[in-house]
Amino acid sequence: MPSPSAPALALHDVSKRYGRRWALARLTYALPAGRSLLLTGHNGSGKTTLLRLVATALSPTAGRVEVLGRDAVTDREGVRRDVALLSHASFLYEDLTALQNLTILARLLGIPSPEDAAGALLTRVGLTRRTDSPVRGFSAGMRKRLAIARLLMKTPAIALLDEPFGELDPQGIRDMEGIIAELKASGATVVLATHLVEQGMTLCEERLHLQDGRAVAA
Ligand SMILES: Nc1ncnc2c1ncn2[C@@H]1O[C@H](COP(=O)(O)OP(=O)(O)OP(=O)(O)O)[C@@H](O)[C@H]1O
Repeated sequence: MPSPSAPALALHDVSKRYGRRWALARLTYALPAGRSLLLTGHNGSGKTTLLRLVATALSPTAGRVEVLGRDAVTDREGVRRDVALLSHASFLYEDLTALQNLTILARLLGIPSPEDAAGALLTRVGLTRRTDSPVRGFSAGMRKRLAIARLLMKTPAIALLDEPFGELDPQGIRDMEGIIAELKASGATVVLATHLVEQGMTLCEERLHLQDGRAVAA
């Protein structure tokens, strides 16, 4: 069971190695419940690796990752119910329309009136005009908008956002800021990895800066 008093996220001496390269090295950190985290660092500093560990897409080489008090390795299914990852890979059905992609997800999640829920979310992310277009023809920014709609459909307790502003136009960036603020207002914890530090600082109360897989002062 998730523990109400547990930190949203706790990293206990976490390391991750790919082959001979250490992407994360002995990282210890706790994100208090109710706070959101800005994750910064240069290219290759380990941000995506950390988000994927929390999302249970990867397992640590050493150490322990806990999400709301649950171990991300031994209670993978439990953690997966609580987290959703917005990542570079968007997991979309290319031949289906935006509406069909979201409707399928709504059905899988057991959401009532799946097509209505999908339509409402497409409006929220500014994709109304492309509702019935196959995803195959979508631009990178449109894919990003559809990917955030997928995440919102899941209403996760913890939203892991890997470069959510990437590929978005200025209006898209403002829309994404609004969506992140709404996610937080609805009680979700946000972990935001971005190079847009200014935007991130206005949205998050905590900051973790990585350098070569280690936490350092920003
Ligand atoms: N699948 C993989 N196989 C081998 N090495 C990897 C793999 N994924 C990441 N790495 C390495 O791990 C280190 C951390 O990468 P990671 O993608 O976590 O960094 P990042 O901070 O998210 O970078 P960016 O800002 O460019 O997205 C890098 O040295 C990278 O080359």
